[in-house]
Amino acid sequence: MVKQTIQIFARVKPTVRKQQQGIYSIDEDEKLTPSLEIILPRDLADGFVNNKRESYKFKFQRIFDQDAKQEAIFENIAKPVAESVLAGYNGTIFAYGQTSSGKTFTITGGAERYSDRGIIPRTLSYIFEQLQKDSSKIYTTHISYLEIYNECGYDLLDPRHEASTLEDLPKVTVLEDPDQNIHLKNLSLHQATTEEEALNLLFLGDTNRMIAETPMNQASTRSHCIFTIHLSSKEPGSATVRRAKLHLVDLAGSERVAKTGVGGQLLTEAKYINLSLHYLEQVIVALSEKHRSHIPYRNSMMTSVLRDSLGGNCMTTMIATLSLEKRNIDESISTCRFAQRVALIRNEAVLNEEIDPRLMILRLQKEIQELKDELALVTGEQRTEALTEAELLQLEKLITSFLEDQDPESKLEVGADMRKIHHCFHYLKKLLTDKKIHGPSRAPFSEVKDQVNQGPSTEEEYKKLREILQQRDNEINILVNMLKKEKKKAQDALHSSSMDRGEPRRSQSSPFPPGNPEGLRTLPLSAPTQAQDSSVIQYRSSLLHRKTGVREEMSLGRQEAFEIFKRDHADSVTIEDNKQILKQRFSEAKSLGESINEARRKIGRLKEEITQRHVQQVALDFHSPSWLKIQITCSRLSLNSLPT
Ligand SMILES: Nc1ncnc2c1ncn2[C@@H]1O[C@H](COP(=O)(O)OP(=O)(O)OP(=O)(O)O)[C@@H](O)[C@H]1O
Repeated sequence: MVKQTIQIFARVKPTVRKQQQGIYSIDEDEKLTPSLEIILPRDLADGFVNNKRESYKFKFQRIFDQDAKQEAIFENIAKPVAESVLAGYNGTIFAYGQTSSGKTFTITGGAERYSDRGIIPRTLSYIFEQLQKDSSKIYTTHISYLEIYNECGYDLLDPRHEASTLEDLPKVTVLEDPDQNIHLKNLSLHQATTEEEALNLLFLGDTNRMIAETPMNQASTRSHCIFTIHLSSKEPGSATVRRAKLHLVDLAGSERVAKTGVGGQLLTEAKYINLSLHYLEQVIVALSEKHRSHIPYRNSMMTSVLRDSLGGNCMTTMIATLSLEKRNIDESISTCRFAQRVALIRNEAVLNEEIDPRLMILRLQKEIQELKDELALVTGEQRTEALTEAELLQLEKLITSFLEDQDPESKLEVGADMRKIHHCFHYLKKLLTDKKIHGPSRAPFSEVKDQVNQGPSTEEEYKKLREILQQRDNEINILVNMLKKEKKKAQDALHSSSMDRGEPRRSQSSPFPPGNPEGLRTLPLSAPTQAQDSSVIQYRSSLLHRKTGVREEMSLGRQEAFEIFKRDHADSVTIEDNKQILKQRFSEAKSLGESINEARRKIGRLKEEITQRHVQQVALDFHSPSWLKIQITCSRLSLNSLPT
């Protein structure tokens, strides 16, 4: 919410005669709140002793003197309001001043030069430029144009009517709902998607306004005109819509009836105009007074329409247009006084957000469906109709994206529909079966399924290994027990025989050789040596240790058992035979190697001999005939080709 008093600005219309300039001065020194001083020229008709005040000072947010350009007016007054409208707040800019003080020139602009464009076309230009720049929201713009003449509203944008008089235009009436919101019946809203379309609407409205002028009605002078830009914005996918309105108001001339000096129809008009401006003043006085509970908005159509702009949800700005000529001094002072009162009014602008009804309906429909599904689940009610193709496809997409999601916390949300839940399970099962048949590369989420498959297979492997280990341990224990019995028997036999001889004796038949109290030699071992056996045992032990991850040391009892195991193994005879064959082959290979070495040595000796002969031959070369050289060369070549 933005709390702000109505901002007031003054604009002085260029005067025709230069000498008129001396009747006012602008004090820009007071930077924050510049002041306009209106000096009353001394009237000799009042006599030399004159108690009348000679000057009046009024403070404004800013004062634009005669040379102020339209662009400066837009930049300083209208642009900030347009920005707040783009942000979602309501805005109003109204021009107040006597006839011909420059209200229409300021709000709509002059027709002669492009640079004379007023606040309305410049604001439209600015708004559409901003909308184009901002792609984060979806904007919709509508335009309405209302004229209030003699307390009657007319729709200036109705395309069905070719207006020749104001009465030809559709009449707009004010309706108020129980929440005191104002609705304008018969006021058409026209969508404008571009600046050009909006400007065309402005042109249509202004043309209707001119055509509808009665000979008595000097158009803008006696009517109030409200050009409104309705802007709604929404973020894509969001149900929240922001709506804001910008009223650009060109009020009727504020001169007093007494001064107009008119009668007949013009007097009636003047009374209406004065009445509506009088009511506007009443509203403003009421609003500027603290603790006033009743604000007389309903007294006139104009105050009803601008209800929100005055003391309500709106950022409001007033431009006091002044024609500071001597004959207009009183009117100018009156305009400035009015502005000072307006400056006291505090508005509270809020963001106008509402939920898009269409999206709201869709959201509620979805919620109803979800609740129905939940209810069916809780009451056990079965839904029998099959899921549609589209539903199945959507479910499968959901499952795939769920499986591919790296986030372990992600959830598969399918609602409370049992049919969907069942389908999810079936689909997952199918994916897992496919993976088992075709391997991991076939599935799009192989990683996930790998994890699923890896766990149990490792577990199984461990279990099997443990079982084998347990089995082996049992076998070993049995064998060790058997061995112990054998040992005991042998010891007993030894003991009894030594007892017979009367001396201790180590016999060839003794099952236990020295250095081996466990009596391993007594076993008919088929392995070549004990050293080789123990290395095999160590290797196997380390293999087992590596496979199972269980720390295990091979005890002596286990070594014994291992020897027995080797001996009794079905393949032990074959292994032994193979060993013999290998031994035989080894000795053959050894003797072959020796004969090869002998041949090499012979070749070496022959080579040495040849080299010696070669040297001798070189010495004879000087005296030998050429046929001998050829012969020697031939013999060299044949020698070189001998194997080394
Ligand atoms: N700042 C300005 N610079 C140049 N010309 C101006 C300026 N203000 C007003 N005028 C001219 O003065 C004349 C009267 O101005 P305008 O019609 O805007 O007054 P008004 O206050 O709207 O009068 P009415 O109450 O009759 O509607 C027009 O011809 C307009 O072009």
